[in-house]
Amino acid sequence: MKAEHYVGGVFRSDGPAFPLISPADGAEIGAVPEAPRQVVDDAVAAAREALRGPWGASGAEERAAALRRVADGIQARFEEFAAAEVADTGRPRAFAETVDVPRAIGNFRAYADLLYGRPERAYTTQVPGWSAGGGQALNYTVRRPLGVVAVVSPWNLPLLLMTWKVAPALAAGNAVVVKPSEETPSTATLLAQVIDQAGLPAGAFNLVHGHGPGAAGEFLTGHPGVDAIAFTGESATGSAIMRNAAAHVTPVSFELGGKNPALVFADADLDAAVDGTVRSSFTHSGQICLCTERVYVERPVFDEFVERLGARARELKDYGPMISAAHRDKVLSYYRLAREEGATVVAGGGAPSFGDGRDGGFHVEPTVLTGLPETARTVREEIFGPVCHVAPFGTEDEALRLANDSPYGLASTVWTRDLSRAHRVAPKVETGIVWVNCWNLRDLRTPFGGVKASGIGREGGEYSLDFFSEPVNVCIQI
Ligand SMILES: NC(=O)c1ccc[n+]([C@@H]2O[C@H](COP(=O)([O-])OP(=O)(O)OC[C@H]3O[C@@H](n4cnc5c(N)ncnc54)[C@H](O)[C@@H]3O)[C@@H](O)[C@H]2O)c1
Ligand SMILES: N/C(=C\C=C\C=O)C(=O)O
Repeated sequence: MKAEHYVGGVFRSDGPAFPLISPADGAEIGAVPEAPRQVVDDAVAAAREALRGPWGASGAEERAAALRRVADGIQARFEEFAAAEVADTGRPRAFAETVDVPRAIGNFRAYADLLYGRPERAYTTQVPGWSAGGGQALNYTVRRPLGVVAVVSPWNLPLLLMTWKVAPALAAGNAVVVKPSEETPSTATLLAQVIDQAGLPAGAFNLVHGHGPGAAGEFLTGHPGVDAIAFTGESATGSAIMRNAAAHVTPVSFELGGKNPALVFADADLDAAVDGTVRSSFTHSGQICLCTERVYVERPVFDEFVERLGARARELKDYGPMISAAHRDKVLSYYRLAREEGATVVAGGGAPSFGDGRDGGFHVEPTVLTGLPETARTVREEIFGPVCHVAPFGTEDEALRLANDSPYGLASTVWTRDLSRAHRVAPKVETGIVWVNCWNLRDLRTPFGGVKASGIGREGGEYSLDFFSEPVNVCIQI
């Protein structure tokens, strides 16, 4: 797969190439151009030019039709997108076919639908003027696109998360410059091809490849011509981007890291809670920001839960690799740290030996830990791998205190059959999303995002359109 930049409607490969490595077996599978600053400057300029041309003059209906053409284009090349995502990430094919590509199509369709019939203006009724001058006025509010939006996306759900920002940004009438992760450039390049084929005006969508610090990511997020930044990635990177963008007071929408808790009450359907926690801890080998890394179980069912979760972790066979050797080494360092901090390893705790080509890849074992204090680094720091720590609790209040004692606050799960408890506990969990007796069940119109170090702002439905546009009040003296 040859990754290319896409700037002002032109595919180009400026910049030194760096190798693209397969996480599945460590083989070199492609080359990626490292965009020099000039390419980023050209992309921002092309986006600005698009806003001065037909894209900036487009209406909601026209943009909705354009988004639908993009969705149709991805659908038409479904297998290519799935294969490219599998190649870049090593994930099981089924995940790409049931999550990544369908959600990318869904992201574009969701925002096209949201635009349909959406009032271009919101009106207030005639009110007596409250200003000192008094008088009658008609007020109405219009929404204006922010302008040039920088989208910087991560490697864990490359296509899903990039399109989760691109679709609403374009829907709101912005022009975008995307910088995908250096680890996963392929589906971004395919998306540029689809958008090119869909006939969006040159410069509406631009793509630059490269690294972050001191490279394309930093050039883009510190660019004076960028009007807003939509970023998904590590909390530390969010801080760096915020510092970089501060000089221009650039508004940001941040989807950052997490250390997501699960609360399993004794009255829960334990089969469902075990199944749900296997999914929430080990899907995509724990490389989803919503994954559970802390599990708190009410004491009467703690031993049974730990035993059953450990057994299920040991049974997992066709799990995918970490995205890179560096990330594999990071996760294994936390497995060593857990032992040093006194953990009991119920399952996993190392790297598997398959006896085949996968041994050249970056796999780690699905791991279940217990016995650590809440102060342990293993319990406080995001690992972003197939690992969770399980601890007991006595009362509901203790469960909430444990769940909320974290610098993060992205997502959580609560397992209980008690309806009153579900409605009492869920709003008190300090995360942006609380799933009750389920995990990662998504309605794209709901507010998605984290609190504390897990993010700034919400995306999803109107929340995204609100971030990607400015409300303007027009007040007409009557
Ligand atoms: N909250 C969410 O919705 C969500 C979703 C997915 C991943 N994540 C988080 O993302 C992390 C994993 O993804 P990752 O390793 O790609 O994150 P990362 O922060 O290392 O990189 C994300 C993107 O930012 C770029 N980047 C890195 N440093 C930069 C800088 N200084 N300036 C500008 N750009 C820079 C990278 O090139 C990449 O494109 C985990 O912490 C995970 O929790 C959060
Ligand atoms: N933003 C979303 C998922 C994020 C997953 C994090 O890895 C989504 O489902 O819309």
